[in-house]
Amino acid sequence: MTDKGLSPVGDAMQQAATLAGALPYLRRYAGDTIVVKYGGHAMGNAELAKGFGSDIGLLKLIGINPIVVHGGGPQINSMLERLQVRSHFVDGLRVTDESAIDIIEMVLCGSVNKQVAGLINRAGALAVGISGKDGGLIKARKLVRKVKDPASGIEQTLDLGFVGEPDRVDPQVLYALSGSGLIPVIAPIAAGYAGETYNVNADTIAGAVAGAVHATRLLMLTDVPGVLDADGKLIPELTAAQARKGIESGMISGGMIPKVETCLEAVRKGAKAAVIVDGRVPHACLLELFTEAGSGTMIRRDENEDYNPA
Ligand SMILES: Nc1ncnc2c1ncn2[C@@H]1O[C@H](COP(=O)(O)OP(=O)(O)O)[C@@H](O)[C@H]1O
Ligand SMILES: CC(=O)N[C@@H](CCC(=O)OP(=O)(O)O)C(=O)O
Repeated sequence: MTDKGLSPVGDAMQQAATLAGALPYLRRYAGDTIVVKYGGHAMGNAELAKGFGSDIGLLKLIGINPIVVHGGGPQINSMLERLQVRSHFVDGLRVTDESAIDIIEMVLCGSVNKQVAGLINRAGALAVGISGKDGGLIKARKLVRKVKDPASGIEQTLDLGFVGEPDRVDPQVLYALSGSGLIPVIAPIAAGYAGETYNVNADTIAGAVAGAVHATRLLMLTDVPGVLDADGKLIPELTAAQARKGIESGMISGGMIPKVETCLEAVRKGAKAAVIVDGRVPHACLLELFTEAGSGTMIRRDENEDYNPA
């Protein structure tokens, strides 16, 4: 008996049935590009991380072009704490001063980028770690965040320091890597036009990349089942209008704001759909792509929404 209570033959039959069931989906995605955002929280568990690496390797093996964008918020937090540099967040974005930006680049492009590429390489695929600075991939500009004072209703502009947003994405380097059998793994750091370095939210980079390559899917792996409503229940599908309302009402807050905003932007720019998925579920990417039971919250373009390809 196996740990699922099946005999070895029953177990093998179940595996064969699973493979056969995936066939229509394999056909559907063959040759497509899938962008996967791998959040810093989702990296915490070694077993899940190993499964993530092999899932990404498997996608490449079956003829899909995965592009990975990773985060690293918790890893940055612990390095900043060790070095006694304080930081805080506004609407899910880390206010980044001059003393923090070098440390953040070191953590994201150094240890985290190599760790994520390593997970995929260990699974037998070939991943290449880069950042938005490499191969002219992303040019960023300083992010201007406007917030409304709840008491007075007056809008203020907040200075978040070296926090950027993608201004131009040139996907040539991604096509070159993907076309050579390699899997790009992107750290969320980009250069500005004057050569300055920007810390960009990884969700935002993932959305910009997914839009630029017209990805079939943007999968955002995180540490919750998807977007939850005010009663904590999963919302399986969200239109652009509902998402905006959720942010305005405060139902969607903190780190979920850039995630949802990113999904909206990605589908507006050219991605076919974006899904926020629970990265704590083993093989979350495969479940989402290859089964009817796809989980999480899907965000599609509204029929009457502007379609504005990059
Ligand atoms: N409506 C909501 N549904 C689900 N999560 C939400 C919602 N509003 C805020 N959140 C928060 O957003 C977090 C996910 O964002 P974040 O911590 O930035 O994840 P990641 O590191 O994966 O990018 C959740 O852990 C949760 O605390
Ligand atoms: C501007 C900004 O907030 N940048 C993020 C970049 C890393 C990130 O986005 O990591 P997660 O996906 O794990 O949250 C930060 O400094 O934490």
